[in-house]
This record gives sequence, structure tokens and C-alpha cells, in this order.
Amino acid sequence: MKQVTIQGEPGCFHEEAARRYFGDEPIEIVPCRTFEAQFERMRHEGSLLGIVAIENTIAGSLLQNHELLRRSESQIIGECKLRISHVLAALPGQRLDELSEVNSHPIALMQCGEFLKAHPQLKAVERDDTAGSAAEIAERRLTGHAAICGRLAAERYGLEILEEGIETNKRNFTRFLLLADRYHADRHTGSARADKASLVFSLPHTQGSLSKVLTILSFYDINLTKIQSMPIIGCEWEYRFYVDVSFADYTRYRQSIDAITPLTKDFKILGEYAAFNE
Ligand SMILES: O=C(O)C(=O)C[C@]1(C(=O)O)C=C[C@@H](O)C=C1
Repeated sequence: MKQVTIQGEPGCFHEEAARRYFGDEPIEIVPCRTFEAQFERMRHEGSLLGIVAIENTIAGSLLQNHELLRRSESQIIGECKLRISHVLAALPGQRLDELSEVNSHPIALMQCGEFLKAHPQLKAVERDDTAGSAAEIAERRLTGHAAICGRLAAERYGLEILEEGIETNKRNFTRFLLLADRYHADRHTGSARADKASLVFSLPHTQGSLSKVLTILSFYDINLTKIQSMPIIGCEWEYRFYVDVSFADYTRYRQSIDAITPLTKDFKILGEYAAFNE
């Protein structure tokens, strides 16, 4: 059975994403406390897979995960997009006006910014993950606390749902990446046809250096689906570009890679995989 590492406790959105990705195929979930711990675990055990959130439609990119991925030996072998809906859950019998603190993953708190603004009596306190917040309230019988988590997590840990759908915008989706060790990746990709890729590179500080790369991609009919820049630590005002592309013709995509590589520095393909279309 495939073993899939996640950041968070059972019942968190990473578990939901892993189960959605694998559908009917049974998998074993391996919970890790932090994203760093997850990458470390994958580094030591080459056969482990990982599901990692990379961007959210309200909170934006999970910047640290771009860097963790770039520095790792992991390769992206798939992606999955999940509609994220949050509930406010507390110990059974607690009323909303009895609560003073709300616990959750920082990204989940960001997704519920409007709800938190409308309830200033609730102090938002960051925890490792959504399900872990629910578990802690249940195990330690924490009155006055609520968790922001998914319905599944609230039910799993026996909490009562006080409010539903508290995300700021109903179009709240998180995109997750499926990762495998570079040297074990082939074993997992099967016959899935790659029509998407994630790249990372830096550019010289010369006029039009990014524009040249983008023009070449356009020439080869490569569709840019995301671009994220990140400062290069220790090199003031220099940036790394994380670029996702989709394409219909794999050969033309490879030609575009050959054409842009000499214009960039530290070029790395983080993965070639099948786009998630639902
Ligand atoms: O805490 C969880 O349930 C998670 O899986 C973490 C996480 C994240 O890292 O973005 C996953 C998806 C949601 O966007 C909110 C939180």
C-alpha cells in the first residue's frame, strides 16, 4: 500500500486531498507536524509520497513550500485541487457567546478573515493544523475555545458545529502537489500523460530578461498558469521565479525548455505531471 505523508493530524485538509487524489486506491496516511518534518521524512524514506499545499485562492501561495520543494530531492508527480469549507466547532453545549479563542492553521485563519473581523471577541491563535486544533480542544476539554476546521475533522473529534461555511469567499480552493522522491518517481507516475510542469530559475539583472523567457514560452504555445517570485536570501533585490506551465504538445514544451535554459540561472524542473481537471 502507498504511504502518503501529510502535514497535520488525521482529518485535516491534507488527508482529504490525499484521499481525493488516490480515489478508490487504499493509502496509508503518515501525519507529520510541520512541512519541514514532512520533507525531512521523505528525504530519509525514499518510498514515501507526500501531499503538500502550494496555493490557495484566498490566502495566496504557501511561500515556504516553494523553497522546501526546490531544496529537496522530491519531484512533483501530480496535483489536486480541493474546495475548502470551514466550520467553527467547539465542545458540545458551548455557545458562540461563551467563546474567547479560536485555534487553527494560519492559512485557514486567513481564509476566514471576514468571519474573525465580525467576531472581535474571538482571539485567533495559530496552531499546526485545523484537525489538530479540533483534536486538542476535544482531548483537553478546552471550554471557551473553538477550532476552525473542516466538517470531517469536527465530526471525527466529536465537536459541535456552531457555524458553517465561514470562509470569506465560497470560491475557496487549495491546490496540492503530490510529491515523490526523484529516484522513485517513475514507479508512481504510471501511464499519466504530462501536460503541465513546474519550473524554477533566477535571471540576470539585465533589461528584458524575464520578458525574453516569457516570449519564448509564448512562441512554443506554452500556457503560463502561475508565476511566483521569491527573494533570494543573501542577494538583495534578486529573485527566483517559480513558473507553472501547461501545454498540449510535450515535444514543443521540451523545445521551449531547451530554448529558455541558457537565458536563466539555477534552472530546475520541479516536476512534469498531469494537470488536475475536474
Ligand atoms: O490544517 C489543515 O487542515 C491543512 O491541511 C493545512 C492547510 C494549508 O496548509 O493550507 C490546507 C488546506 C487549507 O487551505 C488550509 C490549511
